[in-house]
Amino acid sequence: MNSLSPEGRPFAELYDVAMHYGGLDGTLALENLNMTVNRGELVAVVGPSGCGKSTLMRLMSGLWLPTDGGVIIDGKEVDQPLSIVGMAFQNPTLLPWRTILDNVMLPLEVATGHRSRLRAHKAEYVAKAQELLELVGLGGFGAKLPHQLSGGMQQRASLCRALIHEPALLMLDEPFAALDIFTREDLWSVLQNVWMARRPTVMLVTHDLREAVYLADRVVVMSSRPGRVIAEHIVPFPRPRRREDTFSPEFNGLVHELREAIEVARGQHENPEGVEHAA
Ligand SMILES: Nc1ncnc2c1ncn2[C@@H]1O[C@H](COP(=O)(O)OP(=O)(O)OP(=O)(O)O)[C@@H](O)[C@H]1O
Repeated sequence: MNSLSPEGRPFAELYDVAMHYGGLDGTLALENLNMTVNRGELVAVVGPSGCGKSTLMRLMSGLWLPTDGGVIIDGKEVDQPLSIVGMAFQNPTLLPWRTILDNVMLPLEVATGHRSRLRAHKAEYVAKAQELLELVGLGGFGAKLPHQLSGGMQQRASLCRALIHEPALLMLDEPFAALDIFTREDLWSVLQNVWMARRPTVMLVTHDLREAVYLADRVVVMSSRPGRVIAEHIVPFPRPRRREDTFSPEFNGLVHELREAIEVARGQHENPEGVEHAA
């Protein structure tokens, strides 16, 4: 069950957000974007290419600040990069000269809050990294270098690196897009397991509507640029979801509905005010 923060507010709130790149005369990536995310919820964001999904992730991480409106995470207005965020992208970007274990530990060396604790309690943190590697099926691979692992295994390691500092918010920007369909589906299950075991709040950007429905509690559909939320679909299927579930008529019906919502998004100018809420 998702929960509101102790004050009864959602974990993340974006209100009337606008984002221009290159000054107010530059590219308007987002406009009038409003969205809330509950603590522990797994939200997928889908929409036409270039609609501002990655921009939304940057604003929620504090990497960029909106040019209008605001972003509140865990009760605080975001005005700088957040330390409570873990991130993974399409490319695993592991450092080639560091072992898998040392790559996973990297955020602890970078985050100021963790650096001194890491020095004092190294064995504890190594055990934590190994536990995460086990959780994603990479137990025993900690001493390998990235090039000794397949792309899917590297992406598993990158997921561990995103989780090592126990982020309250996990931002995943097309994390499985570069993988073949079998590996991708394996990693859906890995991510679902990690999320069920640790329950971070997750924002998942994806172009893969089956992935969105398999993983998310709720799928948010964005309009084409300037991006804003035009539809939200609750995913009602019980967990843990399994690969077989993706063949059910209900699953495919929802995938189809999302596809149609994106078609609407692509033609948003014909329907500028329409915000649809569907369960
Ligand atoms: N750093 C930047 N400087 C200028 N314009 C940018 C920058 N980053 C993104 N944009 C523009 O903002 C708009 C939204 O980009 P963004 O990458 O957020 O979209 P997206 O939905 O993630 O795209 P895709 O689905 O293709 O990955 C695009 O028109 C893009 O060209």
